[in-house]
Amino acid sequence: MSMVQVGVIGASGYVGSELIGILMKHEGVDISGISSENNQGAAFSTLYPSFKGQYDAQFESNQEVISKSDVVFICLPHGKSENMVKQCIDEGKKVIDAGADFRLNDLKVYEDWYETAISYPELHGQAVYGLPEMNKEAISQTSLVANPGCYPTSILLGLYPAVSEQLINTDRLIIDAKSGVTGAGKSLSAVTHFANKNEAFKAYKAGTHRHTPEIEEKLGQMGADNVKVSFVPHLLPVNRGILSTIYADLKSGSDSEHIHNLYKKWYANDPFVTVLDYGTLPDISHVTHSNQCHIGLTVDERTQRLIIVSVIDNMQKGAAGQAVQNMNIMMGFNETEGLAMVAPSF
Ligand SMILES: NC(=O)C1=CN([C@@H]2O[C@H](COP(=O)(O)OP(=O)(O)OC[C@H]3O[C@@H](n4cnc5c(N)ncnc54)[C@H](OP(=O)(O)O)[C@@H]3O)[C@@H](O)[C@H]2O)C=CC1
Ligand SMILES: CC(=O)N[C@@H](CCC(=O)OP(=O)(O)O)C(=O)O
Repeated sequence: MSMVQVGVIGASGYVGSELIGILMKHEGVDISGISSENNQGAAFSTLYPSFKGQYDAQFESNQEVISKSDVVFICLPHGKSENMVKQCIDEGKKVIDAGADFRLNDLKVYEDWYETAISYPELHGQAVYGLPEMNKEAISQTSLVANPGCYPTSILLGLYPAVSEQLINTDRLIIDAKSGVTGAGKSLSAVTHFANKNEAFKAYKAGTHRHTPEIEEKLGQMGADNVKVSFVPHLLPVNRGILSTIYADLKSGSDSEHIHNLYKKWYANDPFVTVLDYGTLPDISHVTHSNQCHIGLTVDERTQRLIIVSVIDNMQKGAAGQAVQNMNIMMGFNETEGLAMVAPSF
């Protein structure tokens, strides 16, 4: 079989560089080109020295990369993808967008939360939300995938079985999530400055984070009605990993064994989701550098709440790993190709 030519737009950023590491191991693709705005002509391995001697290609322009590619990954800041996606689709390419521009079906909600006007509404109609465990069939048939946000990935996977089977009330969900600093991308800021982040831990954007409407819309598509979430993200002093704790009121009697069995069965055929033994709670370090999501469940009998704890690596299942998983489904590769990583034990 001939190799699929794959280009990465914005490969100089965190998600783009993580993608290169995965694509190098993928048996079915060649990396046709990588682009950057500010680093054209520089070698990838100058920016990311661990790749020296392994991947030394130079950054080119976006157009050069697009024209050499069958599949294009777009790893640009919010609001910059829409034009790029339009160009790629017009040129007959398949596209996976890591950013938020195409994630929401309700375009008015997108415009309000992101304070950005949409230029090509009809293009948004073609986009499939790239959570493979939810939308595999549609992903396999589209040319445009909107890769989910990192927090929503961990949260939606944690809630999918309970919401679809109507086990919980969804009108007052409480979600408390923590992320490592790579979630903020490579730009320097006071928040992620070492002296401010090391040995520090804080909440941010309580109730106002842009992932709130994404979580609510997709829970609605999973079968929840009247969804309202209070979502509070936190910034952890670690490089990578997300841990989301979800508190949901059970609709009727708590049969913890039934709930746990349902979760186990639900994800039995999904290679990247592991439901832990009942009452075992997950650890970020068990999924970092892998495309795995680990889910732990416990029923708080006193309060009649289901407590779900879900962990992922924000760079992998939260971004680049999930993007490759989506490409695999779109292109008919084995879903796990290039993604057989296990977190280092220590
Ligand atoms: N970090 C994470 O965990 C996650 C990120 N995402 C999303 O993925 C996208 C990328 O994120 P991330 O990698 O963290 O961000 P970074 O800020 O680390 O990287 C963005 C890159 O885009 C490049 N760029 C900007 N404008 C252009 C342009 N016009 N043409 C070509 N390249 C351009 C920059 O390259 P240069 O400076 O070299 O020009 C930069 O390296 C964002 O939309 C983000 O929200 C999604 C899930 C998780
Ligand atoms: C730690 C941190 O700053 N995280 C980012 C989320 C990164 C991500 O997945 O999201 P988008 O693609 O939607 O930007 C944030 O809170 O904005």
